Amino acid sequence: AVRAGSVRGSCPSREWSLLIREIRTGSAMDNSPRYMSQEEAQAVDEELFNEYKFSVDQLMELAGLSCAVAITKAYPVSSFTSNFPTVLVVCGPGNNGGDGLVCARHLKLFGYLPAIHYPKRPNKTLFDNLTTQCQKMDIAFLSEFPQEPKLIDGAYNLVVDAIFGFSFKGAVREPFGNILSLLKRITIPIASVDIPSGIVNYFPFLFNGLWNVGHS
Ligand SMILES: NC(=O)C1=CN([C@@H]2O[C@H](COP(=O)(O)OP(=O)(O)OC[C@H]3O[C@@H](n4cnc5c(N)ncnc54)[C@H](O)[C@@H]3O)[C@@H](O)[C@H]2O)[C@H](O)CC1
Repeated sequence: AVRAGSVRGSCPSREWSLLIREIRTGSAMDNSPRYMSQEEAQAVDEELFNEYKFSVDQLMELAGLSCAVAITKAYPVSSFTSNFPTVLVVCGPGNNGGDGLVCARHLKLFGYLPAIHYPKRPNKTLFDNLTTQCQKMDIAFLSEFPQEPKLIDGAYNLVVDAIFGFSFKGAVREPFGNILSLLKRITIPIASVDIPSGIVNYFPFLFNGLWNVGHS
């Protein structure tokens, strides 16, 4: 269930203990989706790292695999009208982008034909390794982002948006402003990793529509 009461202004630690209580009592365990605030997601992240001693690699692998599995359910290859199950995976500069790289790798294993656009790559071993793994699986990296929505609609069946997750803030900077503007105008579906890129926290899109802030 969505707790609209936690949108803004409430104490994060109180939000967090309410979330834990919901999980422990099972009240968050029905089949309906549950949306977290930015603070809740970051608190879960910190607890997984600090208390439960997960590494970022472990969590990223699980996140990317889960997204790929979700895509097989929501957008099975058999649902595509094209003969080639092409998917464009757009990866951002942080961990959300890393989830996208993992997702692309698993999509390839599940029979899709992913291509990746990864314009801002962090200088870190984790992301270098994830990139190498995709390259070794013959996943193409696009050096340029298609500059017409119809080019994306014509070449792909689905876009995976792994651009920004819960650390997005402020006005969107290039090259992502241009990319988000183009993605707003495509007609093929977009599957977003974690949250639709460009929203400031997890709640506005529930009420105001996707990408209501950050870019026009
Ligand atoms: N919680 C978990 O269990 C896990 C979550 N994962 C995923 O990681 C992201 C959060 O990762 P983080 O690196 O903290 O942030 P982002 O990916 O959202 O982006 C940070 C990146 O973006 C740049 N940036 C921020 N705002 C802007 C802007 N306005 N314009 C341009 N660029 C911007 C910033 O400089 C950074 O470079 C979470 O959502 C999950 O998807 C992990 O996989 C681990 C497990």
